[in-house]
Amino acid sequence: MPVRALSQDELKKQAAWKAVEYVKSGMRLGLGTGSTAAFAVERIGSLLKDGTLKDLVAVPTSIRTYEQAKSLGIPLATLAEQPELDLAIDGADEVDPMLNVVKGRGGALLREKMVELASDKFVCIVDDTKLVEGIGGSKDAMPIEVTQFGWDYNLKRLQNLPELEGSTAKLRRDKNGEPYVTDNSNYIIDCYFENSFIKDAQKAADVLSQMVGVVEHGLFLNMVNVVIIAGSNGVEVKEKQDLLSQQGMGQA
Ligand SMILES: O=C[C@H](O)[C@H](O)[C@H](O)COP(=O)(O)O
Repeated sequence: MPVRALSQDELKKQAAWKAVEYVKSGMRLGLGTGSTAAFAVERIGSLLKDGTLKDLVAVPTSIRTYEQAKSLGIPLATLAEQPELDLAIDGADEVDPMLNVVKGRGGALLREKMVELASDKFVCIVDDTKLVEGIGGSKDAMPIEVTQFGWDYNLKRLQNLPELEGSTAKLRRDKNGEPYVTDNSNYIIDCYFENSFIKDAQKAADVLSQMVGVVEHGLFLNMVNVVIIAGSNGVEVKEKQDLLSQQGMGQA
């Protein structure tokens, strides 16, 4: 009998459920944002409800996730209340072979980066369409959150930045054509690498982090500990530590 191919949503759910196996009672969690992370939040909510998991507290990475988690009865806290988290689970837009990721196509990159940097372990969940040979490889957006003041000045600077050579910078707009506004009241400039990868992601990240008016960028480099990839051949778990050991580079 022919096997039905799983839909992208079913793959996202598989990755999310696998990640929730890392959640233990008593943990302090970071809850990601996006369609994949939503499956993990839903699963955590149902395991809390049936008593499999107990005593969790979670910091959400967006208003959307806050609302979803609240509706499921997941106890929530702010980063100030829970500055040290055990585990964060979140999706990604691109994953490169060294498990560096691009995030923020859902607009939540700033809060995601803050919460994930506060977590001992960051488990990233994707379907296999997110895998790229190099950052920028999907030809889709590498998001950069900028202040509303001077956004057009920064758009020009980003467009001409040597570290983003080969990309086109565009202001993100909502479905009404208005500038998209993040949960933090900022705008997003999306950089598209249409015919190339980013040359040196670390250098680009360093330069972007120093630009005044750039609030945060979607390059999450050396942050992920585990990537769970769901594809037509099943679910694969990749550990950053294993990749480093294979390269003789020791500790993450
Ligand atoms: O801002 C949004 C986040 O970075 C998401 O984690 C990312 O865009 C992946 O989202 P999705 O799981 O919907 O593809």
